Amino acid sequence: MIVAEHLTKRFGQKQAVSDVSFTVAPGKVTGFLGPNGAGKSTTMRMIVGLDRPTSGSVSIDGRSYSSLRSPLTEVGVLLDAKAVHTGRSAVNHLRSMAATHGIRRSRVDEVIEITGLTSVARKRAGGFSLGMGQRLGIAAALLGDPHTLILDEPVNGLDPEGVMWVRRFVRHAASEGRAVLLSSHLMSEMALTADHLIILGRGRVLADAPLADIVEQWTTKSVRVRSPRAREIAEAAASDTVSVTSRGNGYLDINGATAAEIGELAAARSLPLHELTPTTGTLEDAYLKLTGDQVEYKTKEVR
Ligand SMILES: Nc1ncnc2c1ncn2[C@@H]1O[C@H](COP(=O)(O)OP(=O)(O)OP(=O)(O)O)[C@@H](O)[C@H]1O
Repeated sequence: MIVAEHLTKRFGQKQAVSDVSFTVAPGKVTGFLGPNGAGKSTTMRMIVGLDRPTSGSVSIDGRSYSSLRSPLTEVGVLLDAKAVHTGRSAVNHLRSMAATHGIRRSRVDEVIEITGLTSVARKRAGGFSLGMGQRLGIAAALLGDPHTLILDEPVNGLDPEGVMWVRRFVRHAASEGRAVLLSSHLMSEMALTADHLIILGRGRVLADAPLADIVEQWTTKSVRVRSPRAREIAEAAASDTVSVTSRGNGYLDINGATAAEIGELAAARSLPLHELTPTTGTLEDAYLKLTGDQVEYKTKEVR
């Protein structure tokens, strides 16, 4: 479990992280989101003692990272997949890490197999593609079979098979009771992977809630209706609080009424329904709404 309390980090005049508090609970995948420059990496670096907080504190299972006797066996970290000794083979890189912690050599072979690196294990890590480097970084994080995992953009550069593997792997790790903190800019992937989300914007916590609650709260629900008598349904449903948008071909999107209400309204008028589907927005919709005015590096709209 990771507990951050009032974490603050300034770099000169730049306030990178401001009074950030959160808990990363065991048994869950906690997604860490935010626009570029929001402070995610700085927060992760403070968790593992690579940056010292200007004020506030953070602990892993009740202790600061620097006081952990055997960090690899307590917390697995993937922060920068390129941070390997480029002249060493993957297996030697992992063996040298294992040796510092008295981790048995057979565990190195295990993590190489788990991460699918067997065929390149004896190749120089410096020649690895981004995706292979990510797999090696994940292998290193797993080496000590830690109870907490911190993975910064682990799917960056992975092919679809690798992305799916990371998803299954982190879900499995959480199901075994591990605490997993995962950052990614891929919203669709995060929606499939995370249970809980912490969203940062300009160094502050914008949201800290279950994923489903965030999507529910920050997107509009609507009901997709299809009927050969769509116009009559639209006229019957529209009111001060219910808006109806016609999509053509008998399709309507109705906001402000439930599927049950629309179904009953249609039944009462003997209007046939060929489709009645409640829809919610996506995590991407919710995220863009939540972070809309927190984006530091605004892009120009493409026309
Ligand atoms: N060593 C540093 N010196 C000065 N400013 C820094 C330093 N590290 C980070 N910053 C600044 O702090 C802010 C937060 O950066 P951070 O890398 O933590 O954001 P992030 O959320 O991880 O962004 P990204 O999604 O782009 O990786 C940014 O404005 C960044 O420029």
